[in-house]
Amino acid sequence: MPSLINAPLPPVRHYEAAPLTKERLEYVDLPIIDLSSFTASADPDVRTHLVAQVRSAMAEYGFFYVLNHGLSTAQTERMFDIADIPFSEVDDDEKKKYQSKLKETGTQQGYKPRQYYHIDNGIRDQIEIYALNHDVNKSGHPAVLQPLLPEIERFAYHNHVNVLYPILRLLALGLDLSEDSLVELHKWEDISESYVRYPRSDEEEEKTNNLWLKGHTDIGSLTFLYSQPIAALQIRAKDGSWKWVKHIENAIVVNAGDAIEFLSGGLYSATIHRVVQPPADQRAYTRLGLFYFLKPLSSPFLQRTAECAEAPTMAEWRKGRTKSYGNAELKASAINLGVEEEYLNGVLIKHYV
Ligand SMILES: O=C(O)CCC(=O)C(=O)O
Ligand SMILES: [Fe+2]
Repeated sequence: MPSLINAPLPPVRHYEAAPLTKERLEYVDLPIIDLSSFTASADPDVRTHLVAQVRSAMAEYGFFYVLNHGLSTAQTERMFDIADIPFSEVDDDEKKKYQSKLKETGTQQGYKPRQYYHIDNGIRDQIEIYALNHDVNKSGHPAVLQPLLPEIERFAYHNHVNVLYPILRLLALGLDLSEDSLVELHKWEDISESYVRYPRSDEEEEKTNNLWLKGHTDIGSLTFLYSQPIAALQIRAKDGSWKWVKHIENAIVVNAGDAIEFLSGGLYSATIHRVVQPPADQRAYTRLGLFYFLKPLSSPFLQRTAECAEAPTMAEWRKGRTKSYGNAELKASAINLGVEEEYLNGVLIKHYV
């Protein structure tokens, strides 16, 4: 697969990122992993240190930053420019044509329209998503994206092989497994990336207590959120308080999901995170996300045993969660205030408001 810099790139309109907030927010102090120092020939002490750093980041937060991931700031900025195109340069008719069939198929490809998820008090979301499978030919795309598909595919491949694989090796070593055991569960298969944005009205903000996306864990193993300047993402600390995730230029925020929790027998726990209204000085800007979601597919991921006969495979879990997300009937938890619950394949899923 050629590198991102080789080919002459088609011109794209620049997406202007928002300035940083001047408000003092309570940020979480997440560990920063320098991925370039994890090479096969690296000093064994450096490798051991990185393994320990990632293991403690996963145990404590399930969130960490990755720096030196192989894309320059300019290359990452261009991917944000491309991410903006499905929203700002495609009209509503064409968007409808490529609407995703979340409920029918449990897969994400195409546009998730706004108002598809229920948030709170009868208010639905304002999140628009455009999701692609890494095999960009698996579904159709708006005309304006066609010339950019090879570049999008190279970006996905880079994320998969140059960013995901070293992280999975670090995670496997941290579990005392062989170095490639988690890589083998993440073949270059049914992986998607998505582009997201979140605009909303004042009345809706009030009715949902400024909550844009309820506290949740992600479905897959890891999610890469390319850091962007609009503060809105928060993680739930062990004491139940919510802390803001700070923007770091050209960093990837790595987030642990359900699948890595299951695969690691709970040693790496899925992180509860949510999205809220940004601080006042950033509200006039459109928040654009550039995400890469990883889902292990190649093997049954929860073993069916006598004790847990209904344990789902990864594919069943992913499809079930995607279908029900934002639309399942949730019951208030009998024990925990602010927690809503649903069961899927016999597994309790919690949502945090
Ligand atoms: O918008 C963000 O920063 C995070 C979104 C998110 O948590 C998700 O799409 O699962
Ligand atoms: Fe998430």
